[in-house]
Amino acid sequence: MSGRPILTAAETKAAEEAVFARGVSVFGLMTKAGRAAAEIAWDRFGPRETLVLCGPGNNGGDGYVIAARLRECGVRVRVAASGDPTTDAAREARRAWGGPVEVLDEAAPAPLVIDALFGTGLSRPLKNKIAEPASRLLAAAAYRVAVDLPSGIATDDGAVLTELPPAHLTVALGALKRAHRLMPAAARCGEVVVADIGLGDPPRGVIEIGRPPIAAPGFEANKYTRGKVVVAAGRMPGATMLASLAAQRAGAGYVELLGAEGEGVPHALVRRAWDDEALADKRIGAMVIGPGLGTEGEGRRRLDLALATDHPLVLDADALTLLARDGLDRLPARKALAVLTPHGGEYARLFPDAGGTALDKALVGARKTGAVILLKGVCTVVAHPDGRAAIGAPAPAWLASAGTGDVLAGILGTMLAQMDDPFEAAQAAVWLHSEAGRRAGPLLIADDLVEHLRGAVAGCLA
Ligand SMILES: NC(=O)C1=CN([C@@H]2O[C@H](COP(=O)(O)OP(=O)(O)OC[C@H]3O[C@@H](n4cnc5c(N)ncnc54)[C@H](OP(=O)(O)O)[C@@H]3O)[C@@H](O)[C@H]2O)[C@@H](O)CC1
Ligand SMILES: [K+]
Repeated sequence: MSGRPILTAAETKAAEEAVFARGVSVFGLMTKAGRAAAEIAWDRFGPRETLVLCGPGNNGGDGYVIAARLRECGVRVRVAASGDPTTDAAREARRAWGGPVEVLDEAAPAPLVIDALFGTGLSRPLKNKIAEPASRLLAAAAYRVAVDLPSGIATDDGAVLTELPPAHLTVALGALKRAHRLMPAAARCGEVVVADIGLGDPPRGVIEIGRPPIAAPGFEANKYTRGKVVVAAGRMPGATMLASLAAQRAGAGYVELLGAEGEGVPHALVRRAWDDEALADKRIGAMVIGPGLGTEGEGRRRLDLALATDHPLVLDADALTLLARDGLDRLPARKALAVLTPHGGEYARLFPDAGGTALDKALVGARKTGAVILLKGVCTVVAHPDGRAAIGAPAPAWLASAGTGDVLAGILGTMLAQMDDPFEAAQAAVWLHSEAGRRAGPLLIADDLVEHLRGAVAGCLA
């Protein structure tokens, strides 16, 4: 699985330096970036009257290139600048534009506004003399396109230093930056499209969660080779049922709901009364424990039994509450890695001292526990104790409803049972869950996700 890299400002600069070392000039790269951004904006919004807001640095330089390219395309385009360019490349871009440049706070609005005020070089909040006219012009636009990043946003931690009207489209130049995938900035970017400017092969320390390659079963497959997943039942049958159904529809060959009595639909789900011995089955590929488990007596005992096995574990919901209460020290000693799937509140109870971005938090949690952390959020983060991390694109907001976490836990159980690397398995689960949500659409409930998993998985078959 290889998602797109998500860079810091310093990593971006290093990647650009590597391009310059090959003989490309700053203005050459800026020209490529600006033209690519103009063409993406043109494709999306067509020949609308356009106002380009240009800042003093190379982001502003991109803006002049964009204006010139849109003019070539026959668009009625104006430029307004916060001041004179301060870099050689931006000065060259302004000369190449050659048209009038309005003063920012005197500029009239336009239906399409392109924000090329500040990109990765923003170092502090904007002063009012820039923020006020920028805000007025952006708010009056029907469509807002941000060049590289919406201005006012800190590249590396996704902080909003100055709040401006959010972009509808952000053209990320060369590669995604952290702010495109970290909240609160991610919610200000709108759709994010990466323009290829030939950045080469930037570092892949943090990647975006991409579509997982999933293989159809081979001729030799049997139900166990496709993964046996055990879901621990507890006090809330609905939650464990959702996790079990999701594990089935994600492709596990055998799903056992351990601790559930009786018969029911689907008949393919194996229900079995709780039996401690059942956990000794070597064919178990993964165990899901926590959804609907309960946080007292028997729930705690079942968690203790699960932690004492060598099975890959999904630890979710009530299991996380119990771990927060009883301590995390048993996790690093386990032979197989576990995956913990906290949402923000559960994370805070597990790691009350941790701060920073969701990425920082997931990495700290993974290091402290020796487990993979899947930190749920708008952009879910997956981190491995060895320092690898991946961030999901924003998931459909309709997923914010009861039971969707249980479905994720079930999908993850199957991915863990089928894949060798729990880091890859966690990413696959996040992607499939989000894709099922996208397919289910508005007003989804958790049960709908189960129905849409087949389509989501089918879309990943090689
Ligand atoms: N590097 C390359 O070759 C390529 C880069 N590309 C593009 O360049 C962008 C990065 O360019 P950049 O480094 O020039 O930074 P940028 O975002 O334009 O801002 C820096 C300027 O803003 C100023 N400034 C900062 N904060 C401020 C504030 N609050 N209020 C007022 N001023 C403030 C700061 O001044 P100073 O902090 O020194 O006072 C400086 O003058 C990148 O996002 C991409 O779009 C592409 O063209 C491809 C080639
Ligand atoms: K910008």
